[in-house]
Amino acid sequence: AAAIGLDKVIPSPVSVQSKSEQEYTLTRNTVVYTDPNSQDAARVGEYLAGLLRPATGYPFTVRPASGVPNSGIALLLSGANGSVGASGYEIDVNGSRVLVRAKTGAGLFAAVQTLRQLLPVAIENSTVENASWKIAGGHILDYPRTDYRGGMLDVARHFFPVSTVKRYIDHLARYKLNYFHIHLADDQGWRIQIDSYPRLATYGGSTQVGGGPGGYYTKAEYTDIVNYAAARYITVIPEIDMPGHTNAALASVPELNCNNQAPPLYTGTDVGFSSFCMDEAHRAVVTKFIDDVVRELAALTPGPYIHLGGDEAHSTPEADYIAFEKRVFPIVAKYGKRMVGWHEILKATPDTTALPQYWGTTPDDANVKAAAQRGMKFLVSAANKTYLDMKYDQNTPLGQDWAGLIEVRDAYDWNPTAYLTGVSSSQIAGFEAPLWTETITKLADIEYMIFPRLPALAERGWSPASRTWSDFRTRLATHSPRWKKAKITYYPSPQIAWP
Ligand SMILES: CC1=[NH+][C@H]2[C@@H](O1)O[C@H](CO)[C@@H](O)[C@@H]2O
Repeated sequence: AAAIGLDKVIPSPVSVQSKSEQEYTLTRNTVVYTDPNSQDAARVGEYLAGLLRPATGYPFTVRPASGVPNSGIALLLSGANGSVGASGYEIDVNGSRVLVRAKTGAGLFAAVQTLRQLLPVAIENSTVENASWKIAGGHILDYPRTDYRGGMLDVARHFFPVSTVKRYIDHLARYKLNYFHIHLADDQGWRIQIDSYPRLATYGGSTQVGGGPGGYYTKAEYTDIVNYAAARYITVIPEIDMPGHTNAALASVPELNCNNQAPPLYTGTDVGFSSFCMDEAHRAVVTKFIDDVVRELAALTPGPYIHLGGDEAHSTPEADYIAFEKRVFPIVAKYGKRMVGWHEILKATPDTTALPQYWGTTPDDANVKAAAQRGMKFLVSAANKTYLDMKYDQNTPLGQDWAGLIEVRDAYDWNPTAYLTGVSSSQIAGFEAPLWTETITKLADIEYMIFPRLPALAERGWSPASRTWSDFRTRLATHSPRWKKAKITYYPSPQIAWP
């Protein structure tokens, strides 16, 4: 099989020079050399070897480089062009070696995702396949345009086992996303063990939309997810939605309710009917609850962010909501974290350490503009561009359509850093693509909704804004054989001329 052209990579690299007279062929003698002064590089080397061994059957010994190797694949943390920054890389391929240079492990890891795409489709096989393992000659210089490129999985409406969460994380890594927001609590389920209130998980996690058995992650399982993501240079952001979307907590902890009566567990899909009690008599109990939950979650979360929701608090009077958020902001700071919240939190004018996540469907929002004047940064999750639970078209069997239909081109043909009115591009941290799971129950459903729109969004967050739909759609077409080989379910959009 011919080597895949350097120009088929998604996200599209910043600059590519092909040297068609050169190409590198993997053999059973190919060694993976890693920067001798870096444990990070050694771990990325092992990860790379792990990707290449199954389909080739080759050993891919990983060992520290001495100097700049003139054979094999070298992952080096010296000599990279300054423009690669904290997350970029260079790849140089000639007939005798593949040189990868970066400044960080994250940069080396990003290069490995590119290398994967430069190899024939057969590399995605989980068993040995006879192929000529060629990588086209040339040079790639690449680095991301935005720092935050995220995916969210709602594990509250429907619970997913750790194995499914790990596969979702693999899909984020494949397209160079670097944040994983896990929506752990909502009306239908509480999905994380909290020692201070054991019933949150054991009872609050005992069902889901439709009445199925639900489930929850023990602290050990959550830590396993965090470590799995970290090994792929992905930062986990846990979300406990509040003060709305809290029925699972209210059902598990009676004293969070104004009448101290626990409502029944909820297995429907309505929103906006629940709220922590806001009255004076319950203030201490509710505040202590939040403090306990944030303390335990922060202790399990190495990343800088904790997400405390804030959306659709339709059963919380506005003045109470604002006072509530003002009490919550310092709790997150107390445990050394920064708060992410749905953009309604702007009503409570958080300080600029907070990261509001915009989920509106129009670019013009008064609270956003006012916050931008105060120097806030924003995370863009415009629902009519990034909500991967939206149907592709009216015939899509899964998903919803309240924010509109999102075909691949709708997810691609916009610019996340230029979307919000009155917000300069330097104030946009990046984008995040939420997958809400009211209608999503298994891995194949997740994959059907995120492929091919996640690669489209990934390119909008990583590549130069000048990349075009017509170029992207031809590159995207070359990726479906990879997804098939990797047994990834995807939507064969009629907008793409699939092979
Ligand atoms: C931030 C936000 N709150 C709502 C809204 O997004 O729509 C989602 C479905 O698309 C729904 O699941 C979620 O609870």
